[in-house]
Amino acid sequence: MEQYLEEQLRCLCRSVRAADDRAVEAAKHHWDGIAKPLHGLGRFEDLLTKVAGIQNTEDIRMDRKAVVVFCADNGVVAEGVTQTDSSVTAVVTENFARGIASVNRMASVAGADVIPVDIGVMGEIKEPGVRNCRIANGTNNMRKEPAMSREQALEAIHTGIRLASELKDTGYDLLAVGEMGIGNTTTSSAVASVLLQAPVEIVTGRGAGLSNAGLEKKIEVIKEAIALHHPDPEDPMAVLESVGGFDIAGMCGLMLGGAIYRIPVVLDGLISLMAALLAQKFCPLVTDFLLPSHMGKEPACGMAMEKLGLEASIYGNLALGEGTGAVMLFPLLDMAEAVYRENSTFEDIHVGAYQNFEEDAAQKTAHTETDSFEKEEQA
Ligand SMILES: O=C(O)c1ccc[n+]([C@@H]2O[C@H](COP(=O)([O-])O)[C@@H](O)[C@H]2O)c1
Ligand SMILES: Cc1cc2nc[nH]c2cc1C
Repeated sequence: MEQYLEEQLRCLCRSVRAADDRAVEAAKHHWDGIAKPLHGLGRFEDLLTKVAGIQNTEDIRMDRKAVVVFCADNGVVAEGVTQTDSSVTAVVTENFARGIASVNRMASVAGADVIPVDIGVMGEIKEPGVRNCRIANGTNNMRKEPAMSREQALEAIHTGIRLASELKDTGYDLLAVGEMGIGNTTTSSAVASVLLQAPVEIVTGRGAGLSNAGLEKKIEVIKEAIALHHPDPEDPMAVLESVGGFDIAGMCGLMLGGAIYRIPVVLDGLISLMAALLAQKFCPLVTDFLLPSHMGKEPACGMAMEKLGLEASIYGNLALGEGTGAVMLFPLLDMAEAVYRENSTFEDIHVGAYQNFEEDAAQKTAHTETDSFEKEEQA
């Protein structure tokens, strides 16, 4: 079974095709014809152009949106790395289905659906609105043993891939990823330390809230887990199995599914960035299908964003999870789309189009950087 799932994953990853260059060029051309300063909407123009490349058309569609919230528990919570205990995961998971969690409030403003998925919660879930895709009742304690088996990791990834396929077929144009899981900033910081090859102290933050002593304990536990398993940073399966979580694996799958079935996936905070780094190891083209939203408060977010070659548009010091930061991007995308679709063009208002001097600007920036580097060298 394990070998079959692994081979199937490899096959699916190989089927991914790059963004459509023709649609990208057509979208850029369309932006440049709109009556406004060239590239005046900055990164928001780039995001919509990226959507064109994913959807293979400059006639982009972002009407139906959903945030898929992967909920799971983490065995490492037994080590005292969090302020609340694991029972909170089940409570908040049920609240997603009841429509009363933070992400529900925000999604309702943005006109998006919330799809809660139990991919490995420990407690009982009674709400029928939660999708039951549970792999196990939480992971093992990574400080003592691998967080999950290889087969479980593969099952969780395939769950995410299948969800992307199903949601694309249902008619969604845009997906966001979210998560809920007490302890998942501990697993994510461990993944960050391994994949970014950075010291645990540098990549570890306070998660949902920790004292100085709590943070020290969290750092120690992560160090011990990494020392126990020594996962190869080039082997995403090994990293997931040893120090990952079912939520991270499911999110990684949804991102891979976005690339396979060509549906854009909006990233959220730390946990989603770790899933994206893993997805990039499985399939380097995946980043063409990911839309960054915000730069989270956790210290590893900036490093991960850089490694992914992505740039955030929202700098809000967010650390809520649930997909809230991703959902925050939705109305901004809608505003950019209104300009893209409905604004008058230079031709409509009988004004000559602006010439594009971006190459000049890029050259100038490069020169200035070289000049200041030379000055520094001389000093
Ligand atoms: O998305 C983030 O960057 C983020 C940063 C800090 C906390 N969280 C949320 O808080 C929970 C994890 O925090 P902790 O301290 O239990 O590891 C989890 O449910 C996440 O959704 C999320
Ligand atoms: C109440 C609560 C809601 C959350 N949402 C994401 N992480 C969370 C952690 C807590 C404790």
